[in-house]
Amino acid sequence: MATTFGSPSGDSRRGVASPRPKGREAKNTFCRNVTIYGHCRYENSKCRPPRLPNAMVGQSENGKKRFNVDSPSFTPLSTAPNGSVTPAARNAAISPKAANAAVFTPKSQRSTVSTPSLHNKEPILDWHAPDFQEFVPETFGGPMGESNASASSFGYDPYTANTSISTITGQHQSATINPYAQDSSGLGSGYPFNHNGFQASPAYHLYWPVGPQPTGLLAYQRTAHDFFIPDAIREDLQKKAEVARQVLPNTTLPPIEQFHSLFCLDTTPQKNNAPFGYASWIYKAISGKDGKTYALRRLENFRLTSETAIRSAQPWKRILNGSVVTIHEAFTTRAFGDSSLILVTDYHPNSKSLADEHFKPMQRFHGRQTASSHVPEQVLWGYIIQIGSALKAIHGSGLAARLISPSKILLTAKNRIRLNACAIMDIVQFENARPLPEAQADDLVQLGRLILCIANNSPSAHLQMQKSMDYVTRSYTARLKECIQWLLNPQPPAGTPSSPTSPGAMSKDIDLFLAGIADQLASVFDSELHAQDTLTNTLGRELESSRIVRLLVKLNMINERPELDASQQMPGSSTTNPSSVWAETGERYYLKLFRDFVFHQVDANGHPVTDLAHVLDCLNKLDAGTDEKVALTSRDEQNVLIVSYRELKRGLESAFQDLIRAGRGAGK
Ligand SMILES: Nc1ncnc2c1ncn2[C@@H]1O[C@H](COP(=O)(O)OP(=O)(O)OP(=O)(O)O)[C@@H](O)[C@H]1O
Repeated sequence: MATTFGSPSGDSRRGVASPRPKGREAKNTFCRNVTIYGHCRYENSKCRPPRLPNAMVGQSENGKKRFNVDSPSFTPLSTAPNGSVTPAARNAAISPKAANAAVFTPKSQRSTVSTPSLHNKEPILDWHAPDFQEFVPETFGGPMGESNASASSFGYDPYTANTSISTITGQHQSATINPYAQDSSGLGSGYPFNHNGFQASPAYHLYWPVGPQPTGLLAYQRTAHDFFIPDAIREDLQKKAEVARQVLPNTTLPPIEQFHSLFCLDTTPQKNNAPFGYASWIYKAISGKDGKTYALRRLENFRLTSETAIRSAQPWKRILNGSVVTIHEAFTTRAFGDSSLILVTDYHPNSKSLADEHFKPMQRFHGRQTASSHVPEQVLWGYIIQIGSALKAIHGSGLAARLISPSKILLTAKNRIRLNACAIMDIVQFENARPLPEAQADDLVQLGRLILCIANNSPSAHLQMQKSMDYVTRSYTARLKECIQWLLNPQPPAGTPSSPTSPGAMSKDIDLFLAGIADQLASVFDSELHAQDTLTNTLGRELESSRIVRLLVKLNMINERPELDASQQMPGSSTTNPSSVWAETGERYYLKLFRDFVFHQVDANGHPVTDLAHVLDCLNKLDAGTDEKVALTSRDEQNVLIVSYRELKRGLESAFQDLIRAGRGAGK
C-alpha cells in the first residue's frame, strides 16, 4: 500500500512539496524522508532518516559543494489545488542531473510566490481581526463582598445604549440589568457593572465581516460566513443567552420559595401604583425545582383578602398561546419584609415593552438616533393579529385580558409580541371585577386604543381622538382606519349587523373581529411561514457547524493523550501493542500530524496562520473521507507522510472506538 520515497535504495526524490507555502507541510520543500501514508519502513519501527545518496544531496554531506551552476532546476510534482499530491505524480522519474539539485530551502528564504498555490482561488476569509481591542472575558471579581461596587462607579456601556440604574429601595438594590436595554429613563448612561463587577459581553466584532466581501465567487466557493447562521441572528441569540445568564453577585434579594438568584429586570426609576394599584417589580429567577429561568412579577404591599382571589390565576395556567406570556403560579410571600403577591411567568430574555419600543426616544445601537416615527402598516397588522389571537384564546376560556397597555405587552423578538399582565387584574380586582362580557368588550376597545397610540407614536393619542384619527387617515390605509374605529366604537345596542370593516352595531366579539380581518390574517400568516422557512434553512446551516464540532471533539479526545503516548496498555484496546500505534511510526501518528496541518499552520516566516477557510476545508474533507491526499510533515521536519482523508477518517474512527472501549473497560 505504501510507497516510500527517499528510501535507502536511492530512489528518493525531493519535491513532495506542498503547494501551500504555509503550514507545517510547507516547512519542508524538501524532506529527507518522504513517505506515502505513514509507514516509514525502517527497522524497529523507528523512523530513521536514511543516509541519503549523493544524488540527492549534491555532495552536501561533506559540506563543501551543495549545488553549482549545472544544477538542474527543480520541477515540482503536479499537485492538486489544495496542496495534495496527485497519484499521477508518484510515477514521475527523477532526472540523473538531480544529483546536483538544490537542497532544502531554509524557511526564512521561502517565498510564497515560488510555491504553486491555488490559495487565491479558494474562498479566503482569514480570521484576521483588525486592530480591535481583544475580548477578555472577565469574572465577577472575586468573592461577593469584594465586588460590592457602588452603583455610582458603574459607567460602562458596551453597546452605546445608555442604561439606567433604577432606584434602590429600602429593601434591596435594584439596577438596570439589561446591557442591551436602551436608555428609557433619561438618567443617562450608567451600565450597572464595570469590568470588575460584571462580565464583559462577547466581542461581536469577531464575527462580523470586516472589510469588503469577496465578490464574483464561483458556484462552489464559499466565504466563512456562509457556514454559519447570519450574524444578526447569532448576535441576537447570544445577547438573549447572555442576558438570561446574568446574576448579581452582591444581591440582597432573598430567595422566594424554590426561586433563587433573583435579578431585577425593572428599569423604571420611579415606582407608581399604576396600573395594578400596587408598585410592581419584575425579577428574573431560577427555579430550584426544574432549573429553568422564570420572570417573577411582585406586587409590593399586596394584601390578600380572600383565598379564592389568588385561585383566579388557576385558569390562566391553561392559556398556552404564542401571544400570551404563560402564567405558571401565583402566591404571596413575606420574604421581602412586606406582604407581596408573586406571579410566576415565562421569562423572555432581552425583551422590552411596546412602550419602550414606540414611545421612548432612545438611542439605537451604534449611536444611531431614535426609532423612526412612522410605524409600518404591516407591523400594526401584525400586532393586531397577534393580540387578536391571544384574545381568541383568552375569551374562549371564559377569561378577559383586562389590561392591554403598551407597557404590559412584551416585544420578545422582531415584531413578536405577547400580553404580559394577564391574571393580575383578576387577582387584585377580584372583589370588584367588571362582569366578564363587559371586560371582554373592553379588551377590544383597549386593542383599538393601543393601535391608535402606536400608529401616532404617542401614549396619549387616544385623548385627542380626532387629531389622532386624522393622522391615521393621512398615513395609513382606509382599511386600518376602519378596523381601529370598529375596535374603539362602544358596544352597540343589540340587533344591528356589523363587521370590523363596516362599522355597524352588532354585539362585538373576538370571533366577529377575526372574521372581519381574515384577509390580513392570511397575509400575516403567509409572511410568518416565509420567516419560518428562512429560519429552518438557517438551522440547517448550523447543523453543519455541529457536525464539525463533533469531529473536533473526537480529534481532541484522541490527540495527545499522555496515556496513549506512553507505553501503557489501554484497557479494552483491540490493539496488541498500544504504544506502537501512537508512536511516531505507528498507524495513528498521522492524526497528530493532521492536527498540526489543520490548526497549527505557519507562514513562510514561521508566523501562525489563522485561516478559517483552511480549517473548514480540511475538516469537511475529513468528515466526508475523500480520496484526496494530504502531505503531513513531522514536527522535526524530517518526514512527510502522504495520506488520504479516507485513511485519516478511518484512523480517527478506530482510535475513537478504542477510546470508548477503554472507557467502558475502566467503568467495570
Ligand atoms: N416575562 C418577562 N420576561 C423577560 N423580561 C420581562 C418580562 N416581563 C417584564 N420584563 C422586562 O421588565 C421590564 C419592565 O416590565 P414592567 O411590566 O414592569 O413594565 P414597566 O415598563 O416597568 O411598566 P410600569 O411602569 O407600568 O411598571 C420590561 O420592559 C421587560 O424588559
